Amino acid sequence: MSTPAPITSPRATGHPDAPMLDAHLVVDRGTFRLDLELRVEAGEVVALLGPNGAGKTTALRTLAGLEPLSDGHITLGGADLDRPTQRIWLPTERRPIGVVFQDYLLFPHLSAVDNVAFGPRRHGVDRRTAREQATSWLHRMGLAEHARRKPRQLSGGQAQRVALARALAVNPALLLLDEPLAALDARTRLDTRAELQRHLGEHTGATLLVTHDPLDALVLADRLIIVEEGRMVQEGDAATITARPRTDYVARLVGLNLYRGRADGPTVRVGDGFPLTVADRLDGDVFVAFPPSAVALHPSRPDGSPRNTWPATITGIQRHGDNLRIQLDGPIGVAADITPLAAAQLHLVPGQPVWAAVKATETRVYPASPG
Ligand SMILES: Nc1ncnc2c1ncn2[C@@H]1O[C@H](COP(=O)(O)OP(=O)(O)OP(=O)(O)O)[C@@H](O)[C@H]1O
Repeated sequence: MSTPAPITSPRATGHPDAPMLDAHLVVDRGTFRLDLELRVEAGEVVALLGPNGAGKTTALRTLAGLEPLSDGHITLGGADLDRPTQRIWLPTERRPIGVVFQDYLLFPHLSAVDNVAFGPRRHGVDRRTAREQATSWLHRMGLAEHARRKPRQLSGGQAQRVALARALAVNPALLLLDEPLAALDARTRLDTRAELQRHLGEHTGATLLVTHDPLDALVLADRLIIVEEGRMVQEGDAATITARPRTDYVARLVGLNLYRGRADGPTVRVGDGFPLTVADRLDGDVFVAFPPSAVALHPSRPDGSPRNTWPATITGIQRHGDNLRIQLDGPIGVAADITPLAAAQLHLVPGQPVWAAVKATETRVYPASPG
């Protein structure tokens, strides 16, 4: 395979309007196929979100050069790192990429400063300059006094910062973060997330973050890409995705009941034709969404108000913040949030029949075709 010259100035060969990262990641494993187009601008932070097995880690591994593409390309700053049709493949150590893995992967026998210096050293910087750069990065991370400690003498949050310093010390054109906060306890996670946000704000290269945690994605990323079964199913900023989820996974992520159906003015037929009365009038294929807090439960059929009511059976009860989240089966599956007091008054238990009600004004309707 031919290997292009190492990239020292990632933007040098690129078209001025091209994004920093322009990739079409195709990996064929027989039972699983990743087929994902990614464009990330310089200075932009994009989060890849998706259920287990969606292909997020595979995407990251191809970008890092730990796994080759079957097809497509990875172009960073205008230079190809991987393009199987032209037999172009740049090995990991020659890619201008910084990686932070979930479990940090710090070298246990090296001090913090030597761990960080490893990044620049790997990219050909001499020992002395690499150490100077590493010391300066540890200082920026607030870890100057821990420079000589070994990883086992660092807390989880400190080790995470060392790993981040090591990735950033090479001034990477692309920074890859794989669940960077997942191994931290809740308190450390909060602080480290805020700190990571600050460092990402200063990073001039592109950043791709893989996470299961919607909060990490919302706080850290400018844009979210939702991946399911190897493909992008939705993309946009947090507000757009939260307002208009397009799959069950995204709806659960943002905590909404979501149905696809056919609208005919104020009525949308969902599932097997169950009619939901909605406030927005649309025609054709639509999504209807409403939050679990909009679902009221009654021991018998509520009368009077012109709203959606249907008989349902309780299938599950879980704690959800200060409330209880009730899962219900019926003509449509639905989640309802109610207070523990209301649950006690209704004597709610799994298997019990109840009536569910949702006001038309609590629903949101939007076209099923993207746009
Ligand atoms: N080395 C491998 N060999 C064969 N199949 C693999 C390998 N690694 C992962 N897979 C499969 O490829 C698919 C994508 O896995 P991947 O780890 O990329 O998903 P993910 O979105 O990162 O999941 P998770 O959130 O659970 O980490 C899955 O079906 C997985 O079982």
